[in-house]
Amino acid sequence: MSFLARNCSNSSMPQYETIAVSVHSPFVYNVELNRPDRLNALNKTMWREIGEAFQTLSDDKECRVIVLSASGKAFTAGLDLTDASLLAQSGDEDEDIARRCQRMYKIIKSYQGSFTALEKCSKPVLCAVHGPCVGAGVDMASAADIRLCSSDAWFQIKEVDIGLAADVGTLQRLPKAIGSLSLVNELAYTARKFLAAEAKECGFVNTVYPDKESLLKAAFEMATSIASKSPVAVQMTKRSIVFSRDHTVDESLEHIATWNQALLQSEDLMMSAMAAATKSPPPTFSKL
Ligand SMILES: CC/C=C\C=C\CC(=O)SCCNC(=O)CCNC(=O)[C@H](O)C(C)(C)COP(=O)(O)OP(=O)(O)OC[C@H]1O[C@@H](n2cnc3c(N)ncnc32)[C@H](O)[C@@H]1OP(=O)(O)O
Repeated sequence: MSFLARNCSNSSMPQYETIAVSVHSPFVYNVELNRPDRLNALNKTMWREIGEAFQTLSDDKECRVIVLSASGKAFTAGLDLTDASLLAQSGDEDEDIARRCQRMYKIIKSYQGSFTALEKCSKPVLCAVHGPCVGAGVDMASAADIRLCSSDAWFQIKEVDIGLAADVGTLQRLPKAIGSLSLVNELAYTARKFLAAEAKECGFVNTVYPDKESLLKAAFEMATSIASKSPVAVQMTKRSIVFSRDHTVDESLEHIATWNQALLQSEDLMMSAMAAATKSPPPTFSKL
């Protein structure tokens, strides 16, 4: 890694086979897809480990923000097609269709859960995409809170090319992320690639950086800024943004009022108000 990262091998963080989780700096974590020789294609192990990692970090008081990036030349080539063919063959042809369907349903729900774990994670997730981001990669990026990319990034809702309807989040989240259902429809029906510039133009990514190095530098700078804020405030902000996306304005105002009747009494607000009143530097916030 080109940045000042410390691996978690000595911490209580679980060790993973297909992803690498490391601490970049205090409160800033990095989850890196780590099957570079397979272009970070998602096999069964990676699906499981992504879900587990984000669930674990959601409850980790040392973590306030997560940068999701990838090793090697691609962000991800999507579903591991060798695993997918295994999946299709794994059923006994003589087995009853209801039982085969139930097994497949459980796999789909479990894969959905792996990406929903990014959204359910109480900490903001910044997704830093370089190179190809194909199929399941778009589903995964769509579940992140903030997307950045390098100029060599490209995206593809590839599923129709392999006989699938995208089923792990793109069709549900992308329309809300970019605001044009017409464009989502075009991209999903044609499976055409869209490049970094178009991803920026349609609002899928915030900023395009010249290369992977500058992308990661910017992503960790943004993450460091977020980590310096009150974790009470940041985590409630994420909760409210995600809730508001899927509810009416009235419901969402009620939701934040209910939460903030407690959170407005937190020490973070008192300390911040005191610092502002006395023109002191921003306070250091306790772990949450
Ligand atoms: C329940 C279902 C849930 C989710 C469903 C998701 C659906 C999807 O994700 S659809 C998308 C599936 N992915 C693809 O169709 C992409 C296939 N790959 C490519 O098109 C290309 O690899 C590339 C991304 C355009 C990059 O091309 P290139 O730079 O020329 O690299 P390659 O030489 O092709 O690949 C290097 C190496 O990686 C292997 N590999 C690439 N993609 C996959 C993959 N998806 N699954 C497994 N392995 C993959 C490729 O075979 C090469 O291996 P070698 O052993 O070196 O030959």
